[in-house]
Amino acid sequence: MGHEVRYRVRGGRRLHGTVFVQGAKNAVLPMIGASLMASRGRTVLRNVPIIEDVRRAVELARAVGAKAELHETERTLVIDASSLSSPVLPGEIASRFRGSFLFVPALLHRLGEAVIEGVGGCNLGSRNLDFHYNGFKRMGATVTEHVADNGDGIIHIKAGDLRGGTLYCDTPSHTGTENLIMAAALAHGTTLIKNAALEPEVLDNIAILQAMGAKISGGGTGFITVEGVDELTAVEHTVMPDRIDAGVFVMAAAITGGDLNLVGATLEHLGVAADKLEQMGVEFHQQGAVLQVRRERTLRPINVITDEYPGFATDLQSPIMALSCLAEGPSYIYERIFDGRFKLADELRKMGADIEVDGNRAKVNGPRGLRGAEVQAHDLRCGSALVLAGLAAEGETTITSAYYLDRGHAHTAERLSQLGADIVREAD
Ligand SMILES: CC(=O)N[C@H]1[C@@H](OP(=O)(O)OP(=O)(O)OC[C@H]2O[C@@H](n3ccc(=O)[nH]c3=O)[C@H](O)[C@@H]2O)O[C@H](CO)[C@@H](O)[C@@H]1O
Ligand SMILES: C=C(OP(=O)(O)O)C(=O)O
Repeated sequence: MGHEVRYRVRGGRRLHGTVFVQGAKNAVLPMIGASLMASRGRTVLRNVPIIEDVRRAVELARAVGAKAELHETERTLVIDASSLSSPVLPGEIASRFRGSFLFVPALLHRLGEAVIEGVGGCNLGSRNLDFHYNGFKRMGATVTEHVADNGDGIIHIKAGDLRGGTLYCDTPSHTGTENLIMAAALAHGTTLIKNAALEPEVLDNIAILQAMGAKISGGGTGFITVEGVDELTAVEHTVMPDRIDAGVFVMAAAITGGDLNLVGATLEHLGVAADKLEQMGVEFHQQGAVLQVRRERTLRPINVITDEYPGFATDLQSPIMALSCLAEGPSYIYERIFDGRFKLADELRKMGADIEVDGNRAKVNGPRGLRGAEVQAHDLRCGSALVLAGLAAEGETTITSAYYLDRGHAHTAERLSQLGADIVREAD
């Protein structure tokens, strides 16, 4: 991981002011994969979040031979993929983020094969990739696995000419849908993807692929049809705002009893999470591209069931667990997407929370006054939830292993400090 990152938060300050929502991590990563499919020209991505996953994606793009320049101040990424040279996704980079697997379709089309030395992402229990592999196989690819000298499993996918077919996801997988769309975009013939994901980031990826020349219809319906084309061209595209980043700032206002203007946030993108937060006592007012949010009333307890979009996003489940610690009564959380996303409960207990966990269900017995403690970010959203808890806690909270937080949120300490929080980031 390179270096240890910690955040120190001293709680008790009410947040107030204006904050810019970053570009979406889960939109930009597949877009970087898509940009590698353009055999000519330079792709320009704007509103790129300056997060660790993007830095890793840039390293990975360079490792397969693309020229990639991340202009951090301008939040702009320029990629020239005219000459890809290696089908290998090296383990030391690829195993540090989930989005690495979104490079596979480009490698299959441009180089005829992809060698995957590792796939990363947060450890949230089982995170299978069978929908991706089965889809690639149905299109004519062969998938083999062998064990390297160091004991690591290496996946080798070979594709002669991929051809369209009828594909499906058993459940509407986010990256699964994106990978199958990208594989179909340059395949021979027509592909139907059944049970496709409906997430806004999937639709933003369809938009960039269409601008590149792909023929895709049915986005947002669950049935996506892709007619293969011979070539995709490089384009310029602005990445959509990050709805999870927006949701965390909504909860930062809620947990501190504050009021914020979120520039770039769209209430609709929050799906059911917006309704749940309203039920808890958060007030929203959408004014064009600015979402005003405040919480003055006592926090009410809540029932949450995570689901694919537009259901309650699993990536907001940890943050709302932190928020429900302060609610006046018991809250119930049922995590349906991932089977290992409750390590946060142990950390919140160190801060005084009362949380009962039974499998994928949790009961949060509020209200409990939180107190500062040393806690560990076990994954990205565990990290953002602990920052929220720290904002509300008495005394100082130290969050260790916070590289995870930096994977997905840009300039966390700076943005929260501007709103009045007492938070610093330390790295050694
Ligand atoms: C980079 C990125 O976009 N990450 C997001 C993406 O992850 P990711 O795309 O990995 O999540 P999926 O939607 O694929 O996974 C959801 C569920 O489906 C299962 N599954 C998935 C694929 C597969 O081939 N087989 C299978 O069984 C997984 O084990 C998991 O239980 O969507 C998740 C769910 O919204 C978010 O939490 C992640 O932030
Ligand atoms: C699970 C997440 O990301 P990833 O799929 O990149 O691990 C997340 O964003 O919370």
